[in-house]
Amino acid sequence: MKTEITADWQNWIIDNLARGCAPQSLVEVMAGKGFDPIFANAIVFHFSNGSTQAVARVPAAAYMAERPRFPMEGGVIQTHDRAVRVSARVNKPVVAILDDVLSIEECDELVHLSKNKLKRSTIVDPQTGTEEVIDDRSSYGTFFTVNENEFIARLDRRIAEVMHWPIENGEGMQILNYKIGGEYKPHFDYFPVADQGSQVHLKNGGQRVSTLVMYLNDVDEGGETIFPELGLTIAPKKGSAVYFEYCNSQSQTDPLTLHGGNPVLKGEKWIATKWMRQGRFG
Ligand SMILES: O=C(O)CCC(=O)C(=O)O
Ligand SMILES: [Fe+2]
Repeated sequence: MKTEITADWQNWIIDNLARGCAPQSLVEVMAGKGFDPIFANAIVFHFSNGSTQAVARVPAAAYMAERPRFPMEGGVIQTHDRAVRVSARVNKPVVAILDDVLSIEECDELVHLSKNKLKRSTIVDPQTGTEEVIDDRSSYGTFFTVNENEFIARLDRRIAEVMHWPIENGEGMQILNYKIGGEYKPHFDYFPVADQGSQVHLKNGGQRVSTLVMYLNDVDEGGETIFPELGLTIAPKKGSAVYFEYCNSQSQTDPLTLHGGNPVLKGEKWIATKWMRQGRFG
């Protein structure tokens, strides 16, 4: 039984107490996660004890960058059916802007295939792990299962080659459509381990390790992808994409990959997102 606590767990306690959760309920969750109940009780009450002041969050262990999965030199990634061009890179965290990932026709086909099956997008509730509609993510979406048909299979294969990660580790490609005002507030794509709701997602394929956001149209105004910690802004360009990675071999996740989608000001925005997992997904 665990009698030591990581920074992530300390922050989980602090955040949940601040949210008004009963200390006893936190102790029960921790006991269920293998903590010694007496230890859990002591630590939770240590943070809750009469203090009305906000408790400072603890800095989590620094992310240890490892050798990137993505090639950090060369201007072209030759996939089985298409040459993808690398137009810009950031080293830490690894971010790459890519051109010609999809042809104009492929972008149009993805939009066409998705149009009739769009649903309001959801996010994972950090406590329960269930999918919830929230205002932070005002977009409409749908997805294709991996290798759903010949067209999708060809793209899935190409995307895996670009991301330098096995096709079996990918989640099904997700399509999002933002209308005017639609945005995705800054977030992490990985599942924070200290969130209750992450556990159910981590069971299938493990942590997310990397993301490819592909732009399916040119947005008239707004809709940029932003990385607030990096001061990086990427304007959508039809057929182009942004790649980034954020999980190392120790399952540490990199908070510098905080990112979001700016509100669409004019026109609409269509993207296809591929998330890769540590292991086989599905
Ligand atoms: O809309 C964007 O530019 C970002 C999308 C995104 O962050 C995601 O799909 O996870
Ligand atoms: Fe994201």
